[in-house]
Amino acid sequence: MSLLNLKHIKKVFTEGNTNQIVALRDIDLSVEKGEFVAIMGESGAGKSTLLNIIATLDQPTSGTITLNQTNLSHLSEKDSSQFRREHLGFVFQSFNLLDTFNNRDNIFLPLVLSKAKHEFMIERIKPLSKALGIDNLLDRQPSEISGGQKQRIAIARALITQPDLLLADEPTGALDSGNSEKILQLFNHINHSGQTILMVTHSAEAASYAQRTLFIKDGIIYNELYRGDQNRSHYLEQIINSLAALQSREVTSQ
Ligand SMILES: Nc1ncnc2c1ncn2[C@@H]1O[C@H](COP(=O)(O)OP(=O)(O)OP(=O)(O)O)[C@@H](O)[C@H]1O
Repeated sequence: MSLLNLKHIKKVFTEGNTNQIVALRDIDLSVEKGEFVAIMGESGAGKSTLLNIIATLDQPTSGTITLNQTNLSHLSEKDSSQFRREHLGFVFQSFNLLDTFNNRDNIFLPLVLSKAKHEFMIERIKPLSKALGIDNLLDRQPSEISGGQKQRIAIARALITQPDLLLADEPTGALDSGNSEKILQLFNHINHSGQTILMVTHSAEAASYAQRTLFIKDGIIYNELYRGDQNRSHYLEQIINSLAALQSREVTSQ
């Protein structure tokens, strides 16, 4: 049984009284436990809408979505926020750290919201801060560290609850290439220790770190590529070719 299952997911937004925008037409997607999956597609393709539905921040118009066999399609607001806290971790392009807290307290935040004991939080942060190389940053404020370091703190905050699924939305979008590479290597490392990751990205380079890349276009999964045994540069080449094919098809179909 897959960890995440989406069946015939459709999402229609209504603007004003009549104007309907079909953001997702018919998405079928399964993610196995331990997979690292990237989602690519042009602006407006439906990536954020899909991520929001998986994150239980939005509900599909029709179709079903299950995570660990819990049906997420119709959770109440209260149940979905508890579900998010207990089962999902989030990493964003803009880090979303609270400047009034130091980095340690930022990382503790999801556990504080779940009313965890302080000793439990200390036990959880120890191996995590070692693995992420952030031991020396914990007492500082987010405003006192670099972008790459902020993203490490945000990753620690996402992982401290040991989520079933890590959702990353353009995690390297605000970083230079050196820091992007470090964060993606970290994702690889986290994935190798068993963490399932779903990452939305515009960057072919970032997607080449994943085991599988899905290409969304006009609200459907248009293509998917598996890395298999290929080295990363071959896989990157394939991703770039797929993106080019996607764009040229658009030109020829206009
Ligand atoms: N709340 C909303 N109300 C109306 N239309 C929306 C809403 N959210 C998204 N859309 C529309 O749904 C479609 C898909 O948008 P979405 O944000 O999912 O695309 P995206 O692939 O994430 O784009 P980007 O890469 O630019 O972030 C677009 O046509 C967008 O205008």
